[in-house]
Amino acid sequence: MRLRAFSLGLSSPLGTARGAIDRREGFLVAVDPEVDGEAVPGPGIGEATPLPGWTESRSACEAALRGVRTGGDSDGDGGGGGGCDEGIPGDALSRLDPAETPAARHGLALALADAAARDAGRSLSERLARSEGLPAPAESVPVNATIGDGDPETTASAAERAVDGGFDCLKIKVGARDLAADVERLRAVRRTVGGGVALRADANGAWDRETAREAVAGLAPLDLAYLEQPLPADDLEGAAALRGVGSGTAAATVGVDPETDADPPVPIALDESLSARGLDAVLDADAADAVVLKPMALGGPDRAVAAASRARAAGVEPVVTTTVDAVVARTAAVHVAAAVPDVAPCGLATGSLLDGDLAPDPCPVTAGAMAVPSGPGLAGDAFADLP
Ligand SMILES: O=C(O)CCC(=O)c1ccccc1C(=O)O
Ligand SMILES: [Mg+2]
Repeated sequence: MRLRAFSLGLSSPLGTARGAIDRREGFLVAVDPEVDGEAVPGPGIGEATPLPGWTESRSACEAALRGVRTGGDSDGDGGGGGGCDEGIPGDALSRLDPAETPAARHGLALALADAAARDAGRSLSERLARSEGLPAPAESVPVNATIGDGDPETTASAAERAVDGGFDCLKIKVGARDLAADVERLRAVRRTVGGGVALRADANGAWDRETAREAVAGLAPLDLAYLEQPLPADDLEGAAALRGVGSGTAAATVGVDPETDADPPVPIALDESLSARGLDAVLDADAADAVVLKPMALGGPDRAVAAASRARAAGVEPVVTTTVDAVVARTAAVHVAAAVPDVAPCGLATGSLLDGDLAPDPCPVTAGAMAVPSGPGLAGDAFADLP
């Protein structure tokens, strides 16, 4: 297994309620596994791009990956000179705990799955769908545009640009300024794009319960597709209580006449709650209408597809997103989304946020959808020169 560190800047910082994301640092993982004693046409490529809040730290990620390579001794010298090593133990993947070091597990799981898919002559999405007992994967997946914090004019013009570029679903970061300002921003967006565009808002856990209720009251008239992570990650009970709250119900708590202002409830999506409490707790608490599945935060593409199936079975809509990853993990997330039958628009169009990348993007975005590479593996030879 080989590791290569990378660091990529965003062309402009993505403003969120938890601060701006301006750089993404991680590791490419390359494996040359043998299948039945024969080297497969490889290598398999993976990516581990940690993001604290969703995953382990960069240093914990690196230590975990190096620990696998040296057989569990993460304090070792990194094994093999020049970052090269003969191989990895057969149980390597099971040594990476998806809850403790999800990004490290994602990196290795993806590299192994890419190699295995190549060996079978299949695309990654075909392999993922088969192993989950799902039908043949889609050839393209619908995606949302991702719009950071900004003043109302900046937000509305970013929304207009996205719609001009073919997106019909926009996800807008909120919670970085006071609620009245956010409501004004989303009103400006709705005015600008009209009624035919789906709007999502992502508060990244910014609000307390009272503010979240006011937010639902203020946002319900704007017909949001969903409000993502309005409350802190741990607060599943609060999220469950917020579901089904229409502006009429919420208005009663904020002094508006519920009779004259009764819009349908704003659906609630949870993201950080999955990292904090796990998918099962989220489903058991009836806390979400939709769940945001980040393969990097769930510990790998395999685990993300399995999570999507569990969510669906519980009547909760899965949405697949990146953690603003480099091209390898982004492409893997596109394959994950393709394996989910009739997936809702996903947060995968994040390549344009970066000011450079590790390789050309094999998944062009056209008319609000991303093409799924036909394989073999992640994208044929697209990443052959990377490791
Ligand atoms: O969902 C999207 O549109 C893009 C992904 C995204 O918003 C994101 C990217 C990095 C870290 C956190 C988040 C998030 O969904 O909160
Ligand atoms: Mg989110």
